[in-house]
Amino acid sequence: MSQELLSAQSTAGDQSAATDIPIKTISEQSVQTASWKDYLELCKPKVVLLMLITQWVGILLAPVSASFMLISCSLLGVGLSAGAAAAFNHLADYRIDAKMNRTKKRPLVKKSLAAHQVLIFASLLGFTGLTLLWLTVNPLTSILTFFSLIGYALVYTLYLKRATPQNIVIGGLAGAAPPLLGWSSVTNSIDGGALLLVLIIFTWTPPHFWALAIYRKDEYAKAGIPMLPVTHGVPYTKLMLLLYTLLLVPISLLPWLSGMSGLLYLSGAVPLVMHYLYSSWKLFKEADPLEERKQAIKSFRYSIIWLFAIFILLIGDRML
Ligand code: HEM
Ligand SMILES: CC(C)=CCC/C(C)=C/CC/C(C)=C/COP(=O)(O)OP(=O)(O)O
Repeated sequence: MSQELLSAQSTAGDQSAATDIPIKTISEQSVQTASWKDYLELCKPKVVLLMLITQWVGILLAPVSASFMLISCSLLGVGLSAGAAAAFNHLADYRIDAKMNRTKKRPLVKKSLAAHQVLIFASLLGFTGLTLLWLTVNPLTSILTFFSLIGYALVYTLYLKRATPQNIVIGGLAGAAPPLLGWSSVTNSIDGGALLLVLIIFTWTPPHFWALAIYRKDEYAKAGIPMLPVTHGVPYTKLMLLLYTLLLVPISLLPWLSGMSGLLYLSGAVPLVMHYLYSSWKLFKEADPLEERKQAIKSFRYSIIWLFAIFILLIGDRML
């Protein structure tokens, strides 16, 4: 039986001491009792919840009104499929996850679940979600959701993440898809309004993720993942992050410019995006390494608040 010994060193910001984690091949693992919390963790629930909010906006802003039943089936179908994609990501990445402090307590790494359990769970979830969409929503939405699932679980996780520092720019399309999936659930078509909402999330993804990648640069380097700060350095990453945030200024105003949303949206979106720009500028200008890490994690946290607030504004604007 071959055993691979990986050294999980603590990084600058972590309290934990360096530990040696013996990693057995996944078939050799003795699995401890699994709880429902482990299965829930596989689905990346907080990420999927925010995606469902963006999907709901797609449903609300589509030019046709939808029944409660259709909305429920659409949200459930996409939610199950996104959860399945996240569980496949846990399965494909468990070796990488074992090397990083942020992810080393995940169910497959701490052996509370075995690979075959995750595979069965993810397959069941994905099959149920896609079938539900096909039968109760429409085949177009089911097919688009299938591509998003494959885009994240296979194209991003198995290929892009390990191959190029542009991984999250291209892979970001899968995560940006939910507003389109919501819109197509109602209209059975792919329209400009839906693509505009997708564009907001697509442009937001690089500053969202690169802020975290700057904060966790050493861990990504140790795990051998070619994230932008690892391959091109922190100053270049900060510049790219700033440029994408700058791009987000006109793009986040498009819902108002195109007449899709009104003054309520505009009055909230302007200060939100200007603050985001200020946060990225502050990170760009920061030269002290310790302060830079602090500003990077602040910027990452703000990115999540930003996207949530922008989509809540879109909902509020439509409902008033
Ligand atoms: C390729 C695209 C994306 C990448 C690479 C990415 C990366 C990440 C990573 C690595 C984390 C974990 C941070 C941690 O554990 O401390 C995270 C957290 C988060 N992401 Fe993203 N993300 C992407 C797209 C999205 C999208 C599209 C959404 C929502 C619409 C989203 C929402 C969130 C939320 C809510 C969290 C916080 C989760 C928590 O606190 O448990 N992300 N993201
Ligand atoms: C059907 C559909 C809408 C699919 C979308 C699926 C989905 C859950 C996308 C999330 C994007 C995300 C959190 C990427 C981070 O992966 P990572 O492997 O870089 O992060 P990690 O290290 O935290 O696992």
